[in-house]
Amino acid sequence: MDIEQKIQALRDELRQHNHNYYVLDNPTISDYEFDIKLKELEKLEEENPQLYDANSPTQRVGGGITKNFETLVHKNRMYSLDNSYSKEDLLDWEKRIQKMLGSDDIEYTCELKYDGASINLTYENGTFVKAVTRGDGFQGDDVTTNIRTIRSLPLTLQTDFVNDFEMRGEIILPLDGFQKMNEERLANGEEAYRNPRNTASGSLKLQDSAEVAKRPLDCLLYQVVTDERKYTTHYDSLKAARNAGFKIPDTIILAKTIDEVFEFVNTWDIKRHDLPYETDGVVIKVNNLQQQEELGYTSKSPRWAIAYKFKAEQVSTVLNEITYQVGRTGAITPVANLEPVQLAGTIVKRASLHNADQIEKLDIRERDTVFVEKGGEIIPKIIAVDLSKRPEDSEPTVYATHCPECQTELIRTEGDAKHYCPNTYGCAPQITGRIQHFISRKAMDIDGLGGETVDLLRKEGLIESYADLYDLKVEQVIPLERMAEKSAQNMIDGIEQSKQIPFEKVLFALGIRFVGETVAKKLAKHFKSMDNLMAADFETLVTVDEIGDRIAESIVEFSNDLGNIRLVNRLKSYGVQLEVSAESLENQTDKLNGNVFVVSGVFHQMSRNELKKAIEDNGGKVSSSISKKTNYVVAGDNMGPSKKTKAEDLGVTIISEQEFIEMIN
Ligand SMILES: NC(=O)c1ccc[n+]([C@@H]2O[C@H](COP(=O)([O-])OP(=O)(O)OC[C@H]3O[C@@H](n4cnc5c(N)ncnc54)[C@H](O)[C@@H]3O)[C@@H](O)[C@H]2O)c1
Ligand SMILES: [Zn+2]
Repeated sequence: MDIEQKIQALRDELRQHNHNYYVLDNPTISDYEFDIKLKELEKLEEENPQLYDANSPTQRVGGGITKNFETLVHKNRMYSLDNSYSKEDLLDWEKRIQKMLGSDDIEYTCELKYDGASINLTYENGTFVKAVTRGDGFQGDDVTTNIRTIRSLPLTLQTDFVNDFEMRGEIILPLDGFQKMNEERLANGEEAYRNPRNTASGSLKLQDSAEVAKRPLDCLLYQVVTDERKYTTHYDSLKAARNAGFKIPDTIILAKTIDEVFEFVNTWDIKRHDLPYETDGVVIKVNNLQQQEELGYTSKSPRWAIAYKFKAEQVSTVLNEITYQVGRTGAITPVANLEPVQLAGTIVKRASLHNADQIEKLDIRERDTVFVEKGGEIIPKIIAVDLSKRPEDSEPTVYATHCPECQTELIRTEGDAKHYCPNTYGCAPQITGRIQHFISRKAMDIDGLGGETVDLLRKEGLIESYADLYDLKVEQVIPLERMAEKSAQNMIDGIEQSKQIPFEKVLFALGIRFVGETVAKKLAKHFKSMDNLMAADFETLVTVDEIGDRIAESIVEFSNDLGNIRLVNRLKSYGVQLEVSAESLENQTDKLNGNVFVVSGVFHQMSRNELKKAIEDNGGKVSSSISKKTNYVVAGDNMGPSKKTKAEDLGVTIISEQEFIEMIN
């Protein structure tokens, strides 16, 4: 991978994590790991300024907007915060701002960093008007109705404050409320929520505000934004806001020196465990609003503030047993079953052990006392073993040799960290997992059929593969547990409708190892049909753009398997889309073949995504940063000035949206 590809790959990966975190409220890596990757990208971009991209995750607030709410544009942009993990970082920050202000007469405020979801509240004439999530910083979701259910939020102000202003704050879920919600869920046989932050953020996006009202959400405020010059310091404006009825934690202090800031950090690093809600750090701000204005903002965060993040929490507990989980591809994941322990506000019972190497590297054994860490992550990690507490008769862990579900001997191929159960068509979790993947939203998107029902159908012997779904009859389904005529009919209808799902999604749904959503799209576009794809040999496959050895090998293996050939033929006979439809072929041309496009700015006749799709449909390639390889920049309104200069410097042709449309028509 060259440096450009590396940067691109990191950007793509981080974008996906942002989406998981902010839009789906379902992160798949820990915050710590996320921050390390972000720092890595920052460093690479700094070393390679020619690859600058205003859309990089380093330059943008990570949040997103959902389709479920009206999108509203923020009157004043909402920023993120610069992060620091050490006192040196704070000293550097102090030096930087002293230099910029040309003064060392700076006073700071120290606040706790409340861990929830950011919100912007608009007040006009002292009355609450609307509440919008941070979104991408420019625009967010209008969640006013949901926010109105939070009782501590003043809807009208008692005392004289400012007339028109925005109040910024964090929607949080206090720990005891979170625990209660989880007790109820467990009692109802539902899965527990993972952590307060994601639950708070997810609650805001519920469609039914009566449901939101049942949740013990709270709102802690930390900034007044107004054009009225009534207060000269951040501290005074917050104090006045508190008098006006806003919930502003009284943990905030004024610090005259950075040493006083350190003291605050040290105190709260310990005392935070006594708070009724979660905090993940301290936010230090320049107190004087005039100085704040002088310092201004970077593309992502204010220069006048910085967050100091507390170190991840650690506890020690006993590892009772190592068990093994089987995924849909047959991959085995070892799991540590722990003596339940309280960690960062939740009770932890399990930790992931990743793979055999990890167990060996840390020499993790059953009955060991282990250190478990959780930095806002979902599944905590074992980071070390407390050897002083190892039982005398302890024996090194012998990794599983056979599948815990079907007792088949496990295999491990050279260079792969994971063990696999090769019993693809006879191992229950693999069969269920494959079908669950097949019906999932991004694949065949089958309404009326859920993961648990798939498991039930398999156990009842009604399905063994995804092709079997298409043979199901309403009469077979009705007798099942918790099924009624209506739900059975919905399910069969949903399966019928999935026959309209376009080929690229079907290809993804098949669950070929290493063929994710993007790869499936590429392959569908290139080969146009499943027959062509399955007829392609390794050499042909690797000539396709971005298809490497590993993917090619996996496809060849899939295509040569008799069972798969039968499955695909059955799907074809049911009418599932196994080729690109004539309609979408019609919109595809080679007009832009070999040309690389960069799209920048805001467009009028088509959305950015439509534009990108049009480029790809006509044989062009879309790249996110301008380089020597770029042929055209399609410029909309507000194209970034640095992009423009760069395009001009490199002699890249800049065209308008209209010119682009003419190009393809
Ligand atoms: N695990 C993942 O996949 C994943 C993905 C994306 C982001 N993240 C995590 O999210 C964080 C980045 O998110 P971010 O951009 O929202 O930044 P951030 O949460 O680190 O800091 C900015 C936010 O802090 C909040 N805040 C709380 N108390 C505050 C106070 N007293 N004053 C001012 N602001 C206060 C504000 O809402 C503000 O928007 C990182 O910790 C990152 O690790 C994780
Ligand atoms: Zn198995």
